Amino acid sequence: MTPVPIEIDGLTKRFGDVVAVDDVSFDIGAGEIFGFLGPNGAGKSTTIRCLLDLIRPTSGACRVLGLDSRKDAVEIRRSLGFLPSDLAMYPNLTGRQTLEFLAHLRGGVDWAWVDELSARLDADLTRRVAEYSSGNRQKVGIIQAFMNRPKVAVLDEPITGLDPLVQLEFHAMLREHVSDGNTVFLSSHTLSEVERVTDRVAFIRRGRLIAVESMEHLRAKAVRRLRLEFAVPVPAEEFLGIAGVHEATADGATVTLQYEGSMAPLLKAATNREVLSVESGSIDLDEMFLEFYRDEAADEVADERGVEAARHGGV
Ligand SMILES: Nc1ncnc2c1ncn2[C@@H]1O[C@H](COP(=O)(O)OP(=O)(O)OP(=O)(O)O)[C@@H](O)[C@H]1O
Repeated sequence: MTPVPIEIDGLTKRFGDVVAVDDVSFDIGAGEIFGFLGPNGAGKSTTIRCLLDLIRPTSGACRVLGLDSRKDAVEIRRSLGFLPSDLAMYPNLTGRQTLEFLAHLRGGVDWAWVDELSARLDADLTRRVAEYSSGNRQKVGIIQAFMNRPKVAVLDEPITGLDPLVQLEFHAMLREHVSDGNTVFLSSHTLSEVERVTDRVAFIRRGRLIAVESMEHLRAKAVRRLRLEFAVPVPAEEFLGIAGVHEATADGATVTLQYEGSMAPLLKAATNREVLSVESGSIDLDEMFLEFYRDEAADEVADERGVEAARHGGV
């Protein structure tokens, strides 16, 4: 049986009185881009540091490709690519020299592949690191994470400093990478990135796992907006009984609706009348994200649900 690429098993990490990570468990499968989402200080970097054996857990275990993070750290490194949130680089080396240095530590890499990565990210490897913009620094960080074609890539806030076009290219690269059966574990506090690129996402807050959900499931659950313009005024109440409709308001001949799930019953009802235009709002995951983090009272309920789901490998 192929080993599970990443397993976090009852991980707890305390720094004195601070419980940075509190009994967190989840698995990430082969071919997945998995997002790890949470606000500042939630425990994302601490989890990643334990996974990479940069710090020792207080209790629990992490495994990469079936190998124990603590006991088999050296072997794990061969199959792993890592982009830390604060990659240390020698200021006097150029980008290329930095990559050569890191390639040497890894026992050599395929330079044609490194050149391809660098061209795709439009990275300037000729200048000294000291002269780099934060974006170019990040590009070198990404290239070094992928230079050994890792089976498992762990990326801490990868799009920081990248402009939107480079972000698009980078996300395309991630998709290609997992299409070969590799795995990407990506931590972020930006919902839009996680929404764009990940297959599943774990939500963490104050060290505790709130939920692990597939993006498909989140999208299906997300509330969407629909604006219908009719030839004549239509009462909003006509739409309130339809499956999935939460809210309906009318302004003259325009009806605005909030709904979840399939749009079909709603459209069927609407087309009984003369519809002049239909405008569908983007999926409102932002609201969902805020709800995960806003409501202190929901904490305990969500914990029970989320941790249970995580233990069973998500939804
Ligand atoms: N070395 C340390 N000593 C003491 N406390 C720490 C240490 N590292 C992290 N913490 C604390 O642990 C908690 C989790 O921090 P962590 O860096 O894992 O969060 P994060 O989710 O990665 O946040 P960010 O998005 O800001 O990077 C925070 O309260 C942080 O202050």
